[in-house]
Amino acid sequence: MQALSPSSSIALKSALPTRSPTPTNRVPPSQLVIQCAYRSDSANAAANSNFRGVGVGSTRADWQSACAILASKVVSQQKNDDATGTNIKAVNGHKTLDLVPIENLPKALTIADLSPAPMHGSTLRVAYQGVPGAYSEAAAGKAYPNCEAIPCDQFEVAFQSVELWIADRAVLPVENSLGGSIHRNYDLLLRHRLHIVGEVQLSVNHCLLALPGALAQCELTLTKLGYNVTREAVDDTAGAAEFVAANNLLDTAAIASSRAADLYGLQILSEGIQDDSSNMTRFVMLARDPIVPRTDRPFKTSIVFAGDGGNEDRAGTAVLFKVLSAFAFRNISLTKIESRPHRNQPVRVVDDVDVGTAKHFEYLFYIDFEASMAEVRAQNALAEVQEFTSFLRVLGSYPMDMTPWCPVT
Ligand SMILES: O=C(O)C(=O)C[C@]1(C(=O)O)C=C[C@@H](O)C=C1
Repeated sequence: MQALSPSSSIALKSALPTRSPTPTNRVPPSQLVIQCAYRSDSANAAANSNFRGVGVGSTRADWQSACAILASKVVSQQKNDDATGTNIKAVNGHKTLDLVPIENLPKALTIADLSPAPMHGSTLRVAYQGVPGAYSEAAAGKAYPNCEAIPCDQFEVAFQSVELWIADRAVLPVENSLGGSIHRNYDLLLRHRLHIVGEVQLSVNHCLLALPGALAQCELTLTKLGYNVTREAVDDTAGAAEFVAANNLLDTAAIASSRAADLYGLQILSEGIQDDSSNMTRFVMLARDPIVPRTDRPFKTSIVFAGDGGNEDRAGTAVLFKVLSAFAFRNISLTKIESRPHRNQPVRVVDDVDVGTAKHFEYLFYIDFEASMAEVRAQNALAEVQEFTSFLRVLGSYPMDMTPWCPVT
């Protein structure tokens, strides 16, 4: 995550918490450090009450070591599993998940294949980045109301936990109405082989949180907050709140959810502090297997493609124009287009007889369009897109989030 991206938390001392903030980084007494964790809204709070989070109440140190365990176990468990074909164990040191290997036998599709049940029991385990109280945890609860939410210290770990059967799904923020795309997750979608099986949109209502009593000590500074705070970006909002509480930082506030205030014993100094009351984050749900696309409800499909730097017909803006027209001619609406630098093929050298050579950046393009892969028009559009591109991957075809929009009041 990057500073000021929707995935960052802010420290207002003007500084918000960093991923591993150091208590020694205290600000001068004249400044207020606000370790910020964001938001609270009743809809999300309600969603949260329906599912079980993991690790609430543990200290940040415990949580960090638990996440470290998760990250390292991912590797060792993979080795064990390769050797025995059974039993991946333990997330956060105190949960065990017995996994049953998938049989490689063909089977008839049933309605259940549209949303496969977990193989290990009835509770769906959903990985998210952050700690309890994070918006991603709320998104997991909205997407899967009775799930068990599993905190992960990095997005990468959330991906791996699904790949290694520690979790059944991952829920990842991909874009925010104010901050734009969360590029890290677009890159990870490409590097991993998980499938998008759904999307969920969440109102994000940030709160300014501090320890009880901090308000009385910082009133003047708070009044001038807009000009007098140091901002510090962190990896997740709830982690910032937890850090303020765990380190008893009276000169620090956090931007986070109201749920984070409850979980970590902080006071809400101010609610709804996001720049726009309709602040909204879109999350995608990932699974090991794709769902079967349907036509009886609105579907969205996400793809990523690259032009071909070595081929004039498949390069540069021409390819983008042709791809867009493949959708436009079929009346397929695009809801999103994003370009990312092409890591494997970063530049294209172009010869110009008069000017010499020039280097152009090469890009990967991510597109979301409003159609199901079960529709012939979508299949035809992609067949055409394939002709113009050197690389094309369908990231997922999944039901659109059609829940009515309830802006925070
Ligand atoms: O920090 C959190 O609470 C998160 O869930 C992460 C995240 C993000 O990365 O975009 C999710 C939603 C909000 O927009 C802010 C932060």
